[in-house]
Amino acid sequence: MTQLRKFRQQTVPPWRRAVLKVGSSLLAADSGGLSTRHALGLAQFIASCHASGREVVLVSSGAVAAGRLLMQHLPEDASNAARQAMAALGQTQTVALWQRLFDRPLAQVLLTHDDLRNRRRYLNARATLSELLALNVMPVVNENDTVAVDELTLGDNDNLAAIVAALIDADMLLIATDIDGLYTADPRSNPDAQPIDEVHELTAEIMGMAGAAGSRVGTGGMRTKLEAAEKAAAAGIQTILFNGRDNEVVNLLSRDLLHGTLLRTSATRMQARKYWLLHVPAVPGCIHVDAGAARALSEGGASLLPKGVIDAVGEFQRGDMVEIVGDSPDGEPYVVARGITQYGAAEINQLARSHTRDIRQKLGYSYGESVMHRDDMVITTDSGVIS
Ligand SMILES: Nc1ncnc2c1ncn2[C@@H]1O[C@H](COP(=O)(O)OP(=O)(O)O)[C@@H](O)[C@H]1O
Ligand SMILES: N[C@@H](CCC(=O)OP(=O)(O)O)C(=O)O
Repeated sequence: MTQLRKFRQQTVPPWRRAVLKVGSSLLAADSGGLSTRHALGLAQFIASCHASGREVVLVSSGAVAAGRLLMQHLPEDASNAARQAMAALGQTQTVALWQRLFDRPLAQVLLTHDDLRNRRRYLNARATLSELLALNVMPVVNENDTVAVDELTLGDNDNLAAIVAALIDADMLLIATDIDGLYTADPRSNPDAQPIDEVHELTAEIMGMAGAAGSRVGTGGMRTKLEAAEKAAAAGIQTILFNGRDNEVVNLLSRDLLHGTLLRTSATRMQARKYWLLHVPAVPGCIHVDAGAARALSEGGASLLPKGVIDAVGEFQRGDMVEIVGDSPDGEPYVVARGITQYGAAEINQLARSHTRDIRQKLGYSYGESVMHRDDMVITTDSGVIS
């Protein structure tokens, strides 16, 4: 490839929790097999973020590429099952490679897009990931390639990374790849391609600049990276595309200096989440609460605890969008708030009026101490949303 035009240096907007997506092109050479060559710098970057109090969840590809080396006899046009077998084989290598580069424990998390479309599993994955972060363990996420095959390709970790970023309430999506950032066209086939330092809106024109993967091991190319940035932006998360093969770029990123593409978002994470909570349709049924709970939610910024619940009406499930209803002083029901419930209607009726500490004993399990967490809720008033 001819010498490409450089990206200018810019300052990274502040962030506190990020997903770092590392593509196969950084972990494996075209011939397959894993190498720590580029992973080392990225691991040092994560360690320096961690040392400055910022959290990073890693979404790492590389399983198929690693497996391919171990099963060299497999042809390029191997069947899906053979590629899935390669991924299963290679996944252990990928996690082992990362573990060698960290002095704190890592946890392997395998997810599918289907898992994250299912409300209950979405909540379960979120609870597990936040528990891992609280335990100071770094999750290493990959698609569960054993079960996820979309048409003829294995999964797409760029989009998965964006969904994980929204799931864990991240405020930054960092995509490390084998090219300096977004260009006006794929520079591998267009020597005149110009670097794009900053994107304010992912217009059709920008989306049209993205081409397919440039290497044999990469899968989605720039297209899936821009799709991921679009998903992240809708959730109020900014995205950075940078070259994970360039040690200097990675070092500078540790100092919040970027040579790459910054894709901004106009909404904050909280605004995007509240907007979503306000507009997703609620299922029929509601959680009926007493006056004390209604006050604690609307005035005190509290989560809804079982103690303040009178009963659940309808047949909703954990993960459904439901309304919380109180009784006005003249006995008229009114909607206090709406949000994602941690427990289904039948469970809430078992827990109504109970103390939080009795949840496990009453149900035999616990999804957490609140029936609805504050972050999953919007308070409604006559004039609209207030928090
Ligand atoms: N407009 C573009 N700007 C930059 N790179 C592009 C563009 N269109 C396509 N690409 C290709 O996308 C590749 C990165 O994607 P991919 O190979 O899937 O990597 P990864 O394994 O990191 O996901 C680049 O090497 C480049 O050839
Ligand atoms: N889950 C697959 C990778 C899927 C993928 O999106 O790859 P890449 O385009 O290199 O990020 C694997 O680990 O090989």
